[in-house]
Amino acid sequence: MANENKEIGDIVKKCKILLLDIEGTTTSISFVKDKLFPYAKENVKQFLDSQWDSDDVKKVVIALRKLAIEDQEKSVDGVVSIPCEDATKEEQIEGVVNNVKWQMASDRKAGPLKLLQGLIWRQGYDKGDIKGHVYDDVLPAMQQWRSAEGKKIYIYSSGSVEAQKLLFGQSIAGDLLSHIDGHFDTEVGAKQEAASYANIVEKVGCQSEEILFLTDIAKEAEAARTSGLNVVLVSREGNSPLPEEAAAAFPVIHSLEQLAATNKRKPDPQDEQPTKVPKTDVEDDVKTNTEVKSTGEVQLAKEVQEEDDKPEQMEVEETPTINKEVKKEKDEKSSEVITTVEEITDVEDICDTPVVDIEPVVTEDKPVKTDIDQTEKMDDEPSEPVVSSDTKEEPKVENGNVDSPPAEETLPSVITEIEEISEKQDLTDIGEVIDDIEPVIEEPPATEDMENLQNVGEVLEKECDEILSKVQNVTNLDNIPLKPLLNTITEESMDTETDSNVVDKIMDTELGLENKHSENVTPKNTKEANDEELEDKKEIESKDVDVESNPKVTNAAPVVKSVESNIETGKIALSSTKETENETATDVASNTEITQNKTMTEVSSSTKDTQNETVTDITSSIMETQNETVTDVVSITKENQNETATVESKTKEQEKSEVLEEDKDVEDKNPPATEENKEVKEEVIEVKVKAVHETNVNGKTANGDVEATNLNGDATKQDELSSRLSLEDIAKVNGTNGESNGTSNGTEEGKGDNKAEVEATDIKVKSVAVEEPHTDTKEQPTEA
Ligand SMILES: CSCCC(=O)C(=O)COP(=O)(O)O
Ligand SMILES: [Mg+2]
Repeated sequence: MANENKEIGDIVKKCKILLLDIEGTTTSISFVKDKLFPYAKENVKQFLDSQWDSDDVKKVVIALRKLAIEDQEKSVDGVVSIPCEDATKEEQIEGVVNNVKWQMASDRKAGPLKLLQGLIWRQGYDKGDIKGHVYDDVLPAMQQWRSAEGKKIYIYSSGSVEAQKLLFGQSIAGDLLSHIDGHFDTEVGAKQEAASYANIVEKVGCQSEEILFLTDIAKEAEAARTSGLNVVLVSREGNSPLPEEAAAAFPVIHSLEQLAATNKRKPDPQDEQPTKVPKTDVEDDVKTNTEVKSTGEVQLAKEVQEEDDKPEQMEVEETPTINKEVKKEKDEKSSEVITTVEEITDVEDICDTPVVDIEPVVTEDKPVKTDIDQTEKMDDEPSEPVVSSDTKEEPKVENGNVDSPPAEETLPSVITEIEEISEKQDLTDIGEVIDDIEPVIEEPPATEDMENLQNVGEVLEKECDEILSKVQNVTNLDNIPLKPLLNTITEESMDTETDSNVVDKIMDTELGLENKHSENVTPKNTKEANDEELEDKKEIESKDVDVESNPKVTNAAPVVKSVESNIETGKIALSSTKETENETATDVASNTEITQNKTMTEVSSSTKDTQNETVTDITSSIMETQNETVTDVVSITKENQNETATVESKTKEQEKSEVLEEDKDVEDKNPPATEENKEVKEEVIEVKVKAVHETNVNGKTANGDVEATNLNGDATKQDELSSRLSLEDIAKVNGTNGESNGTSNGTEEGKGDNKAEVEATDIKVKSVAVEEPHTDTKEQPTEA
């Protein structure tokens, strides 16, 4: 069997022309015997009666009469004569009908009989009473051979060319004439005569071995082989059994698919056209049956029709080779799909198959009909055109029982399903990942941080309290015996001055100088400033201040010494405070990663004690002005003390004389003090003027609001001075010198704090000194 198939394949491969028999090969024998022949017998008389005067009928009647005469001459058994032309029409028609029936009864293949049959069947086709039968494999084979393999297809049948064209032109598979290159009938000779095939070879214009003849009759096969043609016997269901000799001598097939499916090949350029286009009797018939078209027109019409009928997967013969390759590859894919589908034909298999494993199922909607069914259908449905299932219906792709687009369009759909499933799987994985992540993000870290912040705030608050207490000890005049000293001086002055207060005078002097210098904020050189200060000094001296009566004035130097000593103590305390502050800051920085501002804000908000903030700020300011502060405190303290002494020395001459006398007493008791007192007196005035000047300049420049605030309103001098000092403290909190100490949030609260004001008032000398510029002490020496 394998060798036979290989032999068939090799035969088909080398052949360029297919020569096809009809009855028993492309068409069932039953269709001919049970449909066509009976139709001819039943309609022959009616046809002759109606068409007696037609040329076709006249020619046929002449041919039949001639054949009958020959049969009589040959003494053929059972021969039926036909009356001559002199007989009546009815006599002649009766003779023709009886002769035809006699021939048909013996299944004669005589040409005149086949011509009349063809004329009669044409009526049946035209009326729709007949549909030509072809096996299902006919059209695909024709397509494959002709379009894919570039072969030519010819028909050689005992039936007339007209009958052939009727059958294929109006077949149950549609009009197949476009797939047929030509027709041969008994005009070229009897099918069982070798000469007939030689004629065909000549007519086709090719080599005999290039033709493959397919027939169901062994004698025809032998005749064709005799003429050198390749022959394959066709054994259809319903055919007469093949003789054993013939079956052994020739390859036998049961379907044309055996030739078409196993012999796909790329058309050879030499296959384009036969070397000679044969003009066959079929073409003559085509002219007759297609209303007189030239051979070229017929060929062109065939090509056009062929193009229209070509399935998409088929390539065109004239298509360039590269496109053919692509299409061929496409066809191979389709074949692969079909092959796969054939493996899954059981519905249960499909149902049991996972979705992702389901292959696209391609089925061809092929009608499965028996010859009897077809014959009956032709009888029952004579006029409805039958659409070829092979050409008009696309192969169906089925997924289970659902109709789907063709296989090539369905493949992506399957892939899409797989992708969707993959996406769902991905979502599941993502959900799992999320589940894994959620516990990680469930615990917000804010609570712990807030607790840490609170702890830090509490620690800072405690530390601030400690710093506060330390700073209070430092800045409190109760600890620095400056206030008692000043109070002592003031009280003693007030005791001696009934109409004037020494402190008020000092304030007046300071405010006066400040008012004056506030009008000129532009820094001046030292000489100019000194000149102006000297004028101020003169004005101060010109005032009628009765302080000389104060016996303590002459002892100002020892007092200053005492103040210096106490301030020195404060200096040490301040240094200690600075260290503490630095340590605190370090602790704060090390205990929390929160930014400094945030931390300080937390501390400030949690620490509602304004005093703490104020003192803290003051402490920071003290840190910034470390050396200058202490020095200036001493300087200004001395300054005020000495100014007091200076003012006191500028009393009435009478008092002055008394003072001089007292001075003498003092000199006698303590001569260096007198000398020192004189120097202090002069230097203190000078320094005081400078200090006040610089204070105003600095305050105006760095924080102009301070002076404006101080100079506005009707507050008493004491209040103004207190207010100024308080505001100066606040200014220090705000960073008078333009430096932020990080505690600005406590400024507003510090303004309204009486305790802070009282203390600021108490330390007014210190506060004033704090505002002293500390950038260049050389240019502004504080010699005191
Ligand atoms: C269309 S031809 C009808 C069948 C017919 O008349 C006939 O003789 C068939 O002979 P074949 O050579 O085709 O077997
Ligand atoms: Mg046959």
